[in-house]
Amino acid sequence: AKARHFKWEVEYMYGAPDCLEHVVMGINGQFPGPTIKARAGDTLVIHLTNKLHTEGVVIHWHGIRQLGTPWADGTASISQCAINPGETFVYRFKVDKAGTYFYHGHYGMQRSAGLYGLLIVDVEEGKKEPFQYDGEFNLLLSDWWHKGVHEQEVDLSANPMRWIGEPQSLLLNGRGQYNCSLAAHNSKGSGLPACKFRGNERCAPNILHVMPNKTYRLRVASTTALASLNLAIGKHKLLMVEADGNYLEPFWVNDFDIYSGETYSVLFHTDQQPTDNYWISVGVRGRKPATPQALAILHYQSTTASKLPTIAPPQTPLWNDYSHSKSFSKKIRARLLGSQNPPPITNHRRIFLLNTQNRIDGYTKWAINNVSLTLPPTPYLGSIKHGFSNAFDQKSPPDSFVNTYDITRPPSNPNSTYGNGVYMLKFNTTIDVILQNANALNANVSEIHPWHLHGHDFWVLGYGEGKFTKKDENKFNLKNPPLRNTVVIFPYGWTALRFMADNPGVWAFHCHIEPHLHMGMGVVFAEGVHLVGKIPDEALSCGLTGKMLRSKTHN
Ligand SMILES: O=C1O[C@H]([C@@H](O)CO)C(O)=C1O
Repeated sequence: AKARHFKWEVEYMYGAPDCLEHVVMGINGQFPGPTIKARAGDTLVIHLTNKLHTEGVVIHWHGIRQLGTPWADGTASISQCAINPGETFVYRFKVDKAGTYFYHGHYGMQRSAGLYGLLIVDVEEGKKEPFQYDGEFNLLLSDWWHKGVHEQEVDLSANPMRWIGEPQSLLLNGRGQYNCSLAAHNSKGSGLPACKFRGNERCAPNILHVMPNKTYRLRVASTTALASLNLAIGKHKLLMVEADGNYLEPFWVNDFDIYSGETYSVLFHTDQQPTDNYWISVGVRGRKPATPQALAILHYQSTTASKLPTIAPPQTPLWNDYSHSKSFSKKIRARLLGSQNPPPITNHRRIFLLNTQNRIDGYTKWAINNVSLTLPPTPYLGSIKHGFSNAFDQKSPPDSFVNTYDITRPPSNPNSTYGNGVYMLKFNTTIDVILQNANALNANVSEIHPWHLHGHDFWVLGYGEGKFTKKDENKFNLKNPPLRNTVVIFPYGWTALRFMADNPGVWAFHCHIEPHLHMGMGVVFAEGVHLVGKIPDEALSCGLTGKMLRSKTHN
């Protein structure tokens, strides 16, 4: 194991993610940010300098549990103070588990602005993956709007709320094509003219160069702001082997859904006609699409890369074909080897979280058990550790909602309240969460929400339709449920998960859809904060903890 050092500068710069020039957030002049490659057990040391001039910044290492380093989780107002313009914060943490991860901004809507990149952790030197492959590729999926994020943020916060709408483009490794179609020659009806690329453009398509009759690993991560996606490779079947840094009981699919915050590894064999090339296509699921598919080329090296595939790109399943999505989700099982164990068979506490769209004084919000999250000026980690009881609501948010609540209809009383209370979890206890979906403000609308937990992996015990009832427990998978850090709730359904509150710190748990989090769709968990070691002063430099640091009595 070794320490890997990085010096990063975050700045706004010009890019052309989908061929149209636009301001993007870059790291060291790159968009997306640099791909970090490490080995399990390594320590990453990232010196992050904020070159934004007028706003703070933080970076969250998505999927890394931050065992013993909760101040390095990179969540503004939760684990640290935002880094001020011109200042540098050092993220130092261990990547303890091999897998496919990514990193992204976690302040305001900076992820939507393009602050993201991949974090790939290989197995330790000398160790082997439980599957074999001859080469590997990475695809980082994102969605892109032509309206800047600051305007998007003001739109969402306005009264009445102005919804951001569907993305203009989908990006693969930061590249998409707006106003032209790569596959114009073989897909009828898109109506867009054919793209003309020489290959050196900033938005030129991704080409994956493969040899015939080999096995490749494709790592896929989704950092979309909104879109749920589906990926397929023309003519090639995909073997699902890893999700969110945990091994899966392998299973074959023709295509798979991936929600924001999730990662997967798939294997595929290059066993098709080697004189052709093939499309990799990514399209929108779960919301009525208004965005063309993103395409990349799988190039067999026995032919030329500039030869466009003769077979049309795989069609994304219909956006509202939820049975396709559910059948995929329910096939996901843990591969029980190494560190992956089945869950404890009982829980100490069960928290029900009702997801509703609400209103507060005319503003449109999302609320959890009728509380819409607003973050406090003093980050929780420091305020809890140092006992500032006036830093946030001391009353715990509710563990459940009224059992007469009708999830099939818009809320009968849509009025909600703001809150910033914390679920205090008893250290080393087993926590169940039942995420309960419901109808939004408009009749007959219930949307997908991918929930992401910081600081932990959780077991996904099951999914169901309608309102969760006690007897649904009988259907829980306690044998080999997958370990994940992100899981979806389907429209009008519930999802059950279980985790051990065994990582001292304060951890966000929230919908990974950027505008939904912005509108309050999240909660905060804390456990064992008294066991947290010395928090670096740089993480405490704002709010009440900042005042504490400036006072002489501090030691
Ligand atoms: O939060 C959201 O707001 C809109 C819609 O519900 C109101 O315009 C939408 O689709 C969301 O996901």
